[in-house]
Parts: sequence; structure tokens; C-alpha cells
Amino acid sequence: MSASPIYLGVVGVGGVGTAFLSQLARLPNAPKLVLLARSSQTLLAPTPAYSPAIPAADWATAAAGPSLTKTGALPAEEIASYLASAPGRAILVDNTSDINLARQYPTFLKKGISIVTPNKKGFSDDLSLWKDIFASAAEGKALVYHESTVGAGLPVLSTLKDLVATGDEVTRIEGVFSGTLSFLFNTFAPASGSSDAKWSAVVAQAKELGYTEPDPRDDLNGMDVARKLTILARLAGLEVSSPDSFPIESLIPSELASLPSSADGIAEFMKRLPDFDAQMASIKDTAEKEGKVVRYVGSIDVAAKNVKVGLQTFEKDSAIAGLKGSDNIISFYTKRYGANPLIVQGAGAGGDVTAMGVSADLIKVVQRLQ
Ligand SMILES: NC(=O)C1=CN([C@@H]2O[C@H](COP(=O)(O)OP(=O)(O)OC[C@H]3O[C@@H](n4cnc5c(N)ncnc54)[C@H](OP(=O)(O)O)[C@@H]3O)[C@@H](O)[C@H]2O)C=CC1
Ligand SMILES: N[C@@H](CC=O)C(=O)O
Ligand code: NA
Repeated sequence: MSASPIYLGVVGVGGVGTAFLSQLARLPNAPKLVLLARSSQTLLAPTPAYSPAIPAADWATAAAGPSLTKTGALPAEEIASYLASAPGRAILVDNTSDINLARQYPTFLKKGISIVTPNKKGFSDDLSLWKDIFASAAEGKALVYHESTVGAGLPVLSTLKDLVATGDEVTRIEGVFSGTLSFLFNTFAPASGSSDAKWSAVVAQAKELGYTEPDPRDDLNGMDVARKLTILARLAGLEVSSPDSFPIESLIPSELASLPSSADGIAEFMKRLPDFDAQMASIKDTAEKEGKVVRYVGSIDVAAKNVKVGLQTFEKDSAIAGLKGSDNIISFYTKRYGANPLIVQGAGAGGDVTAMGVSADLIKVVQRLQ
């Protein structure tokens, strides 16, 4: 007997979304792509047959697919209704960083539509949304997978969930949680050798490489790391009310802090950032005088219910100082593992590795729905 078809809606075709589509095109037993959206355009397989499916691969190939319905941006409720009416189980992959779409996850889940996403916003916003998401999933018998919200494709959330589910006691989680900030400090202040790179030039490079959030200030102000720690803390059992409920050290010059988060605001920020290179150079030099390097780290002390995010200096021969490229390193201290933590390390940003986490989650959801 062949498995009944599963229907897929994908929103977002940026760095991660494009890499995801190309992985989707190669997946055996891939669900039928029936909706594909970017900020101002939506492609739909025509109803009531939900056929022909949209060809995966990339946006241009998809948009050239025959007999598709094409429209502008659709409200989340309409996307949910469209997917819920498909003649089989449905999955939404959210490859945006849109908080408004994330706030609608409960609407999708209550209708039985499973969610797969690298978008951190829904899981790190107010605790009430977190609770609503998982209660709605239970109500709609739908699944929620979001591995790439922390450490991109690295098995961070699955590891933590396994530790908790098997009865281990997680006491502390610490490390480098930002691919962008890892790349910036590894390049700007390497542990071996020296670098003349200007901070602003390395920020521009990280943006170009697709490591940053759509607005790079979300990385530089520490909020991206704070969101990841909020997600990990919640999975470890702490009721963190929101990512701004603990102190976060920002690397954004105060003079640039109030620029708007529009495309113009981002461009203005990037243009004026070189004026403040001396500030980061001074932080680097101060660490250098002590024979150390500076890195941006985070930690969760589960027993003390304490979350910290900010700059710290490290000996040059330490594991954190020696990270390369966009690598994350995440150490789980638990009762079972004792003094030697379970460590997950590897690339923590970039389209391909993030999409890998999304595709792997999709495979798990498809297997569980069949
Ligand atoms: N880049 C990385 O290394 C990692 C990213 N992530 C997360 O992955 C997500 C995507 O990141 P990335 O691909 O880099 O971001 P991009 O800015 O490259 O892409 C965002 C995409 O979302 C679309 N979009 C935004 N808002 C909406 C909306 N309301 N409705 C429909 N489409 C919308 C954009 O449309 P348009 O094409 O029209 O602009 C674009 O296609 C983010 O949540 C990010 O935090 C997680 C881990 C690592
Ligand atoms: N901007 C983020 C992307 C992954 O979450 C980062 O740099 O870590
Ligand atoms: Na991950």
C-alpha cells in the first residue's frame, strides 16, 4: 500500500529558503509542494485538485511551473485555510524571520498543519506564545520541529531533548551560539597569527556570506544569541518570560542604535559603521594586552535560573578562542556526563547548513505523519 500524499507550503526563498528548495528537489518521498511564497508573491497549486504540484529547485523554476495560481502576499490565515483544505496532511515550512507569521503558528497547528522552521522568533518571544504553540500542536495533532533555530543544522535541540527525555539533569549550557559573531571575532581577533581587518569590513563580509540575520543588527545587538538561549533554557525546563528578561551586551554603537529597521535603515547602518571601528579595535587591544582574545558567548545556569549573554576574554589556547569560520560550540553539562560536557561543534550559520536542519526536520515530520 502506498503512503497517502503529504502537502507542503514553503514561505521564504532567501538564503536559507533557496538552499532548502534545492535540497527538497533531491529528497526521495518529498511531500507535494503546493504553496511557495516570498514577501510580495505567492504561487499555489490550483484547487480543488492541488495539482499540478509546484516544481522545487528554486524560485524562478517554480514560478515558471505550468498552470499555477499566482497572487500577491496572502494573510497567514488564508495560507492556513488553503493548506488545511488539501486532501491529506499538510506541513508549513517557514523560512522567514517574520514574527507576525510566527505568531500565527497556533492557527496552523490547530488546523492540523505541522510546522518546520529555522525562524527563532516564535519560540523565543513571550512565554505565552511558546505555550500556545505546543498546546495548539497537541490540539491539532500536529508536529513542530525547529532544529535550525539554534546552531543552524547542528544537532543541538535534538541533543538537549534527548538528554531531558531520558531523565538526565542538565545543569549548565554554555558556548558560542552565533555564527556571525563567531566569524567576526575569529577573523578580526584570531587566536593564532594577527589580523589587520577592520570590524566594519568583517561585518560586511559576514552579511555577504549569508551568516547574518536579514537585519545584521539583530546579531550585533546580541538579540539573536539571547533568542537562542531563551529557546534552550525553555527546553531545559526554565520558564524564561522573554529574551529581554536578562542582560544582553550590545555591540552596536549607541549613535547607530536608533536607525530604523527598514532596508534604508540597514543600508545607513552599514555605511556609518566604519566610523566606529576604533571602538571594537580598543576592545580587541585590551584583551591582547592580557595575552587573550575576546569572544561573544552565552551561558545558562539551570539551577540558578541565570542566563548571561556578552563579551568575555579567553586564553588563546582555549577551545572557544580556537574556533574557525562561523563555528558554534555548545557544551552541555549534565549529571550523567559529569565534569566532561557533551559538546556539539561546527558551522552555526549559512544557507546550506541551516537548510540541512530544516530538510532533516521535514523528513522526520513526513515519517511521523505517514
Ligand atoms: N542565514 C543563516 O545562517 C541562518 C538563518 N536562520 C533563520 O532562517 C530564517 C531565514 O534566514 P535567511 O534565509 O538568511 O533570510 P533572508 O532575508 O535571506 O530571506 C528571508 C525570506 O523571507 C521572505 N519573507 C520575509 N517576510 C515574509 C513574509 N511575511 N511572507 C512571505 N515571505 C517573507 C523574504 O521574501 P523576499 O524574497 O521577497 O525578500 C525572503 O525570501 C531566519 O529566521 C533566520 O533567523 C537560522 C539559522 C541560520
Ligand atoms: N544570524 C545567525 C544565523 C543562525 O542562527 C547567526 O549568525 O548565528
Ligand atoms: Na540546530
